[in-house]
Amino acid sequence: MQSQNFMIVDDPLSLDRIRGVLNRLEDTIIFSLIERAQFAQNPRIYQRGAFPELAAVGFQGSWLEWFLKETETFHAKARRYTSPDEYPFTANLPDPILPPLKFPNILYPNSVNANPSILSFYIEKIVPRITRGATEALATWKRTHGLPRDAEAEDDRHGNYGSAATIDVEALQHISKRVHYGKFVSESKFQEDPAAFIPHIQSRNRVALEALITKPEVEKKLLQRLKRKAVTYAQDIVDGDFKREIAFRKIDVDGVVDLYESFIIPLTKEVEVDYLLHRLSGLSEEDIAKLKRKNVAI
Ligand SMILES: C=C(O[C@@H]1C=C(C(=O)O)C=C[C@H]1O)C(=O)O
Repeated sequence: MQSQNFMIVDDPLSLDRIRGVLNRLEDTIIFSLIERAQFAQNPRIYQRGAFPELAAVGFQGSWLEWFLKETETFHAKARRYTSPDEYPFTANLPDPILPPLKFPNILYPNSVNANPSILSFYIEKIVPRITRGATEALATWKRTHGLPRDAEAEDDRHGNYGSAATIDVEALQHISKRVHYGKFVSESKFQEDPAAFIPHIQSRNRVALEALITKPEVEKKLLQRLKRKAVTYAQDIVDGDFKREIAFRKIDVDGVVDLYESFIIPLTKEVEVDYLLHRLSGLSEEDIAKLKRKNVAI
């Protein structure tokens, strides 16, 4: 259950190593969105009170919130959330039945958790975009190939409440891990040049902190790479060659790029800034002065 990213490595705060993890998470996120796009939006699973069966067992949340609670309750008992790169969506989870693993103290103690924003954006923006794209692409492909619109088959994509919610939980966990990796990025940048950050942390200047952590060239390269990945992963390999039926893409490629550009990157930066704003809490003026001189890692 524990993330392999935290096995002892030579330099856990190497920005290149951290960016390598973010790169790999792009693949994981794209494939989970391709899986989700195989089903209809099924808005009912996100509406609280839409399933009387849940109320009958005393649960007041939505179908998806129930899946999150049940899944994360089990994972918490297996000590998933003792790992510094795992953040639950459900509050008041049980304690682990195993003793926590000993992780290196890489992050400064903090309670930054962006999952409520991740959940609402995923439900309101991501799922409608990627499922609508797949439905329209399928209908267009059938029309251009003179095939009858098989509403029955398309409706089969509806009503798969368990399958859709299972994939939603996985997609949300991957997006949450990616966004909260911003804490490691921030700690790495802070330790590289504490004096640059400290005055803006002390004056609570979010704008200045965001300008310090933002790397436009990294973002630009990421979005270009992401588009190439989404185009490639969205095609079928037929008889040893990529099927280039553009209309039959398994995922809305522009939707994936837009998801990163409009949400995942901005929220990662928000986590980076929120983490930095907590970075000096509890430190004495003397400790902060030592940090500025960069002769200690506190
Ligand atoms: C994650 C980093 O920090 C910022 C956020 C990025 C992102 O979310 O992809 C990319 C570059 C930076 O603007 C980084 O520097 O790698």
